[in-house]
Amino acid sequence: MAAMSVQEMSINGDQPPPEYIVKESSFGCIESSPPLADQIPIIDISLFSPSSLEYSEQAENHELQKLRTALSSAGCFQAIGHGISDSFLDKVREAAKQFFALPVEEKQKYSRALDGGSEGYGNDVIVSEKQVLDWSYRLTLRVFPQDQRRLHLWPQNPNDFGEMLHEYATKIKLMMGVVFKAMAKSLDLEEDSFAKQLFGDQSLLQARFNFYPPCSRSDLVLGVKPHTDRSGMTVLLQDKDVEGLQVLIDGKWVRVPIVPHALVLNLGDQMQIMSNGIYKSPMHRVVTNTEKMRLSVALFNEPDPETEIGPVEHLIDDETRPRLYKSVKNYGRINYECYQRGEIALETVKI
Ligand SMILES: O=C(O)CCC(=O)C(=O)O
Ligand SMILES: [Fe+2]
Repeated sequence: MAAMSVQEMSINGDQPPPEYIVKESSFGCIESSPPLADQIPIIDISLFSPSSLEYSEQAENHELQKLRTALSSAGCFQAIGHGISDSFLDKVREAAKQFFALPVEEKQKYSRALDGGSEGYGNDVIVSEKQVLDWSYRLTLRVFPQDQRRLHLWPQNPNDFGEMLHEYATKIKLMMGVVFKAMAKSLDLEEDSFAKQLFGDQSLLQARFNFYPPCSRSDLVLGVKPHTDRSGMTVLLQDKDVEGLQVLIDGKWVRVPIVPHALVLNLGDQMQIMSNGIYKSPMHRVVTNTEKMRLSVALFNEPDPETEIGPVEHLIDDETRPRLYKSVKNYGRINYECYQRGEIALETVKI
């Protein structure tokens, strides 16, 4: 008989099988309720656009300062003033919820296994026997460049899923453009210093819908194990009611609160490389809930695999801040290969 799915085990309230049980880790044990983060500020990104009503240079500088502090410590913040309406964000959550609620056979039509690539529906790719599995399901889809969409993996049900995803990703891309410029400004760089490599015409935008069924033993499993994102920048739409995301700050796990109207923005490894380590790609994980399911939608920006990225010249100083990272192409692949070998990708591109 085939192994039971997370969903079936979740419904039965079974004890999680051994392959899901998190052993002791160098990042500490699972506490469902560590303190709420007070290092993750709320930043009004409308203040980075001179066309906005509340814009003033003083307000912008104040917000840039907050941005710099947040990204050089926590590596993430809660973005408000992004201009995306609550009703639209609810629509995104609702479409994701409807998809994950479909019968298994229906979801299997979009299965990653059918396609052989990294896109589609499924749970962990099993690469080793020692691997601990995540208590979750995902649907991964590339949205940009538009001509790289694998439309046969895009859900037909709910029938406006594709339209929703296109619209949502278009809005998030605009937001990312604003933040890339602001990040450069916050470090006294030319506006396009990061965007040139990370956000060019051929840059990628990948969507990942995460679904975490409840687990009767949320003290033993993780929805997503500790990781850093391989992206340049990630924008995360959290569940409206159920917390779960935790970030490692100064060696301690803290809970990322649900802030109404906000999108969580965190940096990925490729921004840590380009900023020569000044800005951080935070280690994060997701815990499960004993009673409630949780949903999230992450959009990842990445350069196209042919674009070389490396620390921005102005952020290197032989005396005070020597170059920390090599220049690399296709960090996505490096990251995947390291994951298979159980290595930390960022460590392998250090000088
Ligand atoms: O579900 C979340 O809150 C975070 C998910 C995540 O870290 C990821 O998809 O990379
Ligand atoms: Fe992540």
